[in-house]
Amino acid sequence: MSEPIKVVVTGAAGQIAYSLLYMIANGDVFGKNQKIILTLLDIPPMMGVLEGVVMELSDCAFTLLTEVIPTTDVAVAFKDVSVVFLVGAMPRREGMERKDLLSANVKIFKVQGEALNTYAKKDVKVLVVGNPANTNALICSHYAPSIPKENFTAMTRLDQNRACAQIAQKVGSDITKVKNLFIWGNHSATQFPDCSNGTVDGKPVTDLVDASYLENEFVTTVQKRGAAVIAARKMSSAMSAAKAAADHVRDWWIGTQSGNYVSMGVVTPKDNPYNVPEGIVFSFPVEIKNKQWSIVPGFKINDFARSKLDITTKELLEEKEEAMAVCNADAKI
Ligand SMILES: NC(=O)c1ccc[n+]([C@@H]2O[C@H](COP(=O)([O-])OP(=O)(O)OC[C@H]3O[C@@H](n4cnc5c(N)ncnc54)[C@H](O)[C@@H]3O)[C@@H](O)[C@H]2O)c1
Ligand SMILES: O=C(O)C[C@H](O)C(=O)O
Repeated sequence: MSEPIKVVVTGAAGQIAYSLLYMIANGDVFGKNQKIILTLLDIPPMMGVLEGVVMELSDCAFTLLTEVIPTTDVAVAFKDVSVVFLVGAMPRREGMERKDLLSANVKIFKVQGEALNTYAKKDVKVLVVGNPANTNALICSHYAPSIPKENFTAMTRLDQNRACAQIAQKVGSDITKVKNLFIWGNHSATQFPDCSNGTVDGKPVTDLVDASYLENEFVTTVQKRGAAVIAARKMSSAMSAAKAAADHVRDWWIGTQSGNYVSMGVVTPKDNPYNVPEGIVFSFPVEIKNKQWSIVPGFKINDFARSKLDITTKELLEEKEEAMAVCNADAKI
């Protein structure tokens, strides 16, 4: 058994956390030999609900949980933390785009970035789930300059899982045989779910499914899946979001298998292999070794794909500008 690690989940009294906490405490993320100190951050009005969540965690009798700490204080939450799931933020309602949440939610990520900068371990790993996830991750990293930018990531794994499920259903395959479908860009309706490098049981997806479906219905179904769930449930996705968060951090912690890449929103480095502008959080195919991700170079980007990458890049640059304006205006008050 390894020494316990401190893991924080924010928005711990909310919907996504309710599924995610089970997976973390059950060993589905960090493995069955990793003890965990689980810290649950939420806001004061939610402390009653959080008390119930703490009771249920206790009643699950998880063998890996050494301690559960509910708190409203970022200093308590982030002190010496190793892994953070930043879930706590307002979800969108029917008819909204995720970027409509920007002005309300981005301030949360500014405050939490500052707190991580002060209290967290310098090798902390941060996954941002709260929307708009890419730009919130960028802001969080911006306000935590003492922590490497590589340690901040945004979740596009739910979109990747959705894409794999759509293709598995389309070709009638077991989902485990679907590999290397990637999400490029923003976790928004401009994202580009890309099958051009994907395979099913080793065969190219492009040989199995007609191009018109892959360029049209498939793309829009994945882009709009979050809205479709909201229209049906009247609440945003939670179980599938929690599963994707668990998948994202498990792969970051344990590593990806050779030749089997995953999508992650990362702060774009200068000179990245796909010529995306530096300094936005953009989803790329990555591989992970020794808890470090790297963008996988060499995937083909045809004219159709490039036009999609340009659209999502433009949106991310606009979001960045708006988010910085909100944070700067906030600083002047
Ligand atoms: N990236 C993705 O793929 C993805 C998928 C699903 C949902 N989301 C987003 O995740 C977020 C959470 O969704 P949910 O369904 O769990 O919402 P929810 O409303 O059920 O829960 C959010 C929780 O966050 C808490 N919270 C608010 N401000 C906080 C703060 N400053 N610090 C700590 N906690 C705070 C709230 O009190 C609440 O308990 C939303 O923004 C949603 O849009 C992202
Ligand atoms: O769509 C939403 O607002 C929630 C989430 O981002 C999703 O993709 O399901």
